[in-house]
Amino acid sequence: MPYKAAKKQAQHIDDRRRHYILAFVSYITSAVMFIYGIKNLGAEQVLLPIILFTTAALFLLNVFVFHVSHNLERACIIEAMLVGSFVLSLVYQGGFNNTALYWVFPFPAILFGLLGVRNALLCNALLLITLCIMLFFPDLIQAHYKEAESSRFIASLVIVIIVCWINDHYRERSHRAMDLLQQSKELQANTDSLTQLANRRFIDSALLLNIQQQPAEFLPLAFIMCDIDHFKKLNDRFGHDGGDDVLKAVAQLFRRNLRQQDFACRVGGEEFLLILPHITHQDALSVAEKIRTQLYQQPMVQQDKSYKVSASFGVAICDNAEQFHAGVKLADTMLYKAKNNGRNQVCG
Ligand SMILES: Nc1nc2c(ncn2[C@@H]2O[C@H](COP(=O)(O)OP(=O)(O)OP(=O)(O)O)[C@@H](O)[C@H]2O)c(=O)[nH]1
Repeated sequence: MPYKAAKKQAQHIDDRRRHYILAFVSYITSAVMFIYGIKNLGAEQVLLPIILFTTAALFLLNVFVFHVSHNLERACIIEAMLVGSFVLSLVYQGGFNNTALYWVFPFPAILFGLLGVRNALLCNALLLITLCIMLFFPDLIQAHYKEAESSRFIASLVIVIIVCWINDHYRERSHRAMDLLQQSKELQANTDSLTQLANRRFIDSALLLNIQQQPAEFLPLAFIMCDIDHFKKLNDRFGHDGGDDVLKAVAQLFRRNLRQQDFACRVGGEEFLLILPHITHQDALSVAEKIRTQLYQQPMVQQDKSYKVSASFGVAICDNAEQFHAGVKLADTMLYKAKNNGRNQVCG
């Protein structure tokens, strides 16, 4: 699978994970809150059912807005703020039979699930500081917690936050490592190992797809098909390794003469295809002529012997993505014309 498609799929799976956490926290928690709210109706604690019903209604409203707008990022931030305010108001009030502190423990994991490592760590730190202030300055809150209970609660909450942080930090790192691996595999699959130029697979998959998706970025483009002349004789004279050196030198010559937006690909043994976006036919012919002259004038040295290498070139222009293959074929036809006319020349 091409890298971009794999990355998109991985992002889609990660969004699904956050979507499920959002739905779980909204639906299940609001159902639990409604049940506890009804149970506490009429009890002397007036504040508790108000907190429970209000938070449950806001959870449901948030998830409803998400289903309409599909804005996952915004829904997760609002959800985290709702969970945070709920937890703090519950700790302030004390909850049913003073059990509010138990409801704080799922909070760090929910935050990491909704916000990602950095933001979740920041929010958890803020929560911890606020809870410390509330618990160690009991005059500020309505509920009464035992001192030993408060200190053990803070200690165990710190442990939960650290474990969640380690877990999510390494999960994100392993995802990044897999992403890099996929990227380098894609690069390898699209690169010719001898010359380090792009290969035919790159043209057929990545480049053509990009041209079809964003034609204005590329068109009109020129194809320059290039084939080294009498390469078989070079191989026979200097051996396969000598021939390889010539291929590498030619690749280097392309790199020196092409612009950053141009593509040089090795499409066969001693055959290359140069793809030049946003260029006129006349300019493409000039580029081919410049490379041809430089190659012929640059002496190659092999086994202390200096010799000349020449190549033939065929040029064609492509105005729309549908003409891509026809354009490559025309450049190939022009190349054979150059070969038939005596080699070491440009036709187009
Ligand atoms: N050294 C080397 N040679 C290769 C490689 N791939 C293909 N070849 C050789 O390239 C030669 C191509 O020969 P031909 O197709 O007859 O072309 P040519 O000798 O260049 O003749 P014209 O193209 O007509 O000028 C063959 O001998 C192949 O073995 C490679 O990676 N390295």
